[in-house]
Amino acid sequence: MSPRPETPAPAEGLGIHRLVVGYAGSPVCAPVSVDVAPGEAVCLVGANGAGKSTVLKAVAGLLTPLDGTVRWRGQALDERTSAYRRDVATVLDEDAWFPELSVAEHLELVARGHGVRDVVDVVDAELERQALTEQADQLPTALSSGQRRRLLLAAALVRPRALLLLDEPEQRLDPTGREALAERLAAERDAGTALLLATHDTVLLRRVADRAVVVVDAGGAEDCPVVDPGEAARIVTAPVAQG
Ligand SMILES: Nc1ncnc2c1ncn2[C@@H]1O[C@H](COP(=O)(O)OP(=O)(O)OP(=O)(O)O)[C@@H](O)[C@H]1O
Repeated sequence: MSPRPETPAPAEGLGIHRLVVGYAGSPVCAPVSVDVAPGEAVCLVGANGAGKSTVLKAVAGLLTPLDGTVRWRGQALDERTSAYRRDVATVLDEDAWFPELSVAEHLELVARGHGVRDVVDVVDAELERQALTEQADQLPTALSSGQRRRLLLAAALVRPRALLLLDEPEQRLDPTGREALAERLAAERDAGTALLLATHDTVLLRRVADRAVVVVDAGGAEDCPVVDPGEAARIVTAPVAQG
């Protein structure tokens, strides 16, 4: 099959074209092609180990792709690193804290570093939205795993952003926390942010996603399929075939 012609990436959003990701030169999944415009949310779904986090790392600029292109506002990843860092906020699988800084101080540091005005008000409002007000003066190491997860999300949301990359943001959240997360991300999308998130959560798929990429094996030349949110929800709830 001949390769698809490269379609122009949307000038205003994220354009992923035949992105191949992997380690030591070996792809972990089929190529990914999808666009995410401002005000759109695209989910990455697929089995454990399918390659969702690896795709997100490459889109975040933390891993060099094996092939394909990632464009943001029309520019390829390596051409616009500092502008991209300014625009993109991530919640990936990382959990690193300054041992002496409280929850609120972490958020203030992030907000100040990104030139936010009214830092204290912005941080207070975000702490309240994340139900972390009572933990404001605690050290992150004293938080529960779900609270730490909400702190990571808060750190992405107290700074300006045009693109949010999230790796299973529902992890370690209880049902109330997941509902609140879905509402928050839907509002974020409606405010014009482009969202790309890996998830196993049907609530996020149904409430937030415009489309989903099903991350599948690198077996064939075909791109990973792009499906509607209902189909993606069926895929994540389908029983895993036993070999
Ligand atoms: N740093 C690494 N070096 C080599 N292989 C890796 C590395 N990180 C992940 N892998 C492998 O790449 C494949 C894809 O992993 P990845 O974490 O992207 O999957 P995932 O779809 O996010 O899974 P999950 O749903 O469990 O989070 C797996 O086989 C994994 O073992």
